Amino acid sequence: MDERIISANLMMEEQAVELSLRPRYLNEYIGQTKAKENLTVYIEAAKLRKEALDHVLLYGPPGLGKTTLSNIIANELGVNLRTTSGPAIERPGDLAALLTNLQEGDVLFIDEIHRLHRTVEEVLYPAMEDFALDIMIGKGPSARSVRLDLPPFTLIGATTRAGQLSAPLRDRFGVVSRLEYYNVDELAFIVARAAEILNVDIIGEAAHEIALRSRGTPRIANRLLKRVRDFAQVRGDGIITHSIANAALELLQVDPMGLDHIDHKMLRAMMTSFSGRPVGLDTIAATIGEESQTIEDVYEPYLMQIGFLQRTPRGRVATEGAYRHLGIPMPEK
Ligand SMILES: Nc1ncnc2c1ncn2[C@@H]1O[C@H](COP(=O)(O)OP(=O)(O)OP(=O)(O)O)[C@@H](O)[C@H]1O
Ligand SMILES: [Mg+2]
Repeated sequence: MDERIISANLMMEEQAVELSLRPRYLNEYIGQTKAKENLTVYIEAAKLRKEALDHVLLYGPPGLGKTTLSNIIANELGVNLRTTSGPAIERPGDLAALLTNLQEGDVLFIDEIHRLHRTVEEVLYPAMEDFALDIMIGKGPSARSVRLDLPPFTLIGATTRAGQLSAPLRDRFGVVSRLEYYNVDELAFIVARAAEILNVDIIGEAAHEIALRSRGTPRIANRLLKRVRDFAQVRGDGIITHSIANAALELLQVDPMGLDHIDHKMLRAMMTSFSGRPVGLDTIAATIGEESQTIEDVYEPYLMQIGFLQRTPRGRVATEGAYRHLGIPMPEK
């Protein structure tokens, strides 16, 4: 499995730690002020009316806290959470089984909801809209459709690619929240909080340094913290000082902007192999030997966020800031 430090994939051994670092209530959930404010109101209102919360769609790049927020919503509502994912639901019957097992007010969390099979998705429409399940009984000319009532429930869908959701599905979510990259102060807070849970001492400047290099992403901040902690224990006296953090991050090949060797490879290829001309995603992917999807989901959004990459109708181009960061002269126009 992928061991790159900025990879947003989870490694098995890390899952237990990740769980302990996961905030459980809204007041522990740092940042995302807009999403949090809205949700607080909707959750409160649903509780007052003793109704199920409206269906919620959470979207944004990996590791920003979609799964965490879904768990929090269920906790705040005081209901059960059932978790599944788009590709895991193979047949309409699988989804029907999940839905009929829900209790009133429960949350059904479907991760990677953009990967639902079309036939499964169709079962979801009446379920979301009318809390009903249409099932076919019998075959051939005598077949008929029977409607089953479901308890009112809340569907929370999460996706890194809202654009891939079909319009009928997207329209059935009453609450749509886009999660944003975190700022450095928020990330430094997340690092400090995680250090406390992991029982390691960290100096303020060191937390800030890790935050700077975390690409606006809490999962990366937590992962960097754990690697830096190892370094502090082996090379130092266990305390994460600023110089320990800097040395460890250098060793991890995470540069001061949080870019790793893949980002560098990608930008360099665009600047030198293609001399700054617009390049298509697949061409970049093939040139540096990465998957297009990884580039599109993980690398590109952050490079665009910090203004290092632009998407033009003719392809991707590196910006002046990116040339400056890499110390490569910009080609003449
Ligand atoms: N707002 C937050 N405050 C504190 N920690 C957070 C916050 N959001 C996320 N985290 C931390 O980051 C980790 C990753 O978050 P999470 O798994 O929810 O991301 P995700 O958006 O579901 O990612 P993916 O798209 O890969 O499924 C969490 O385990 C948690 O420790
Ligand atoms: Mg998730």
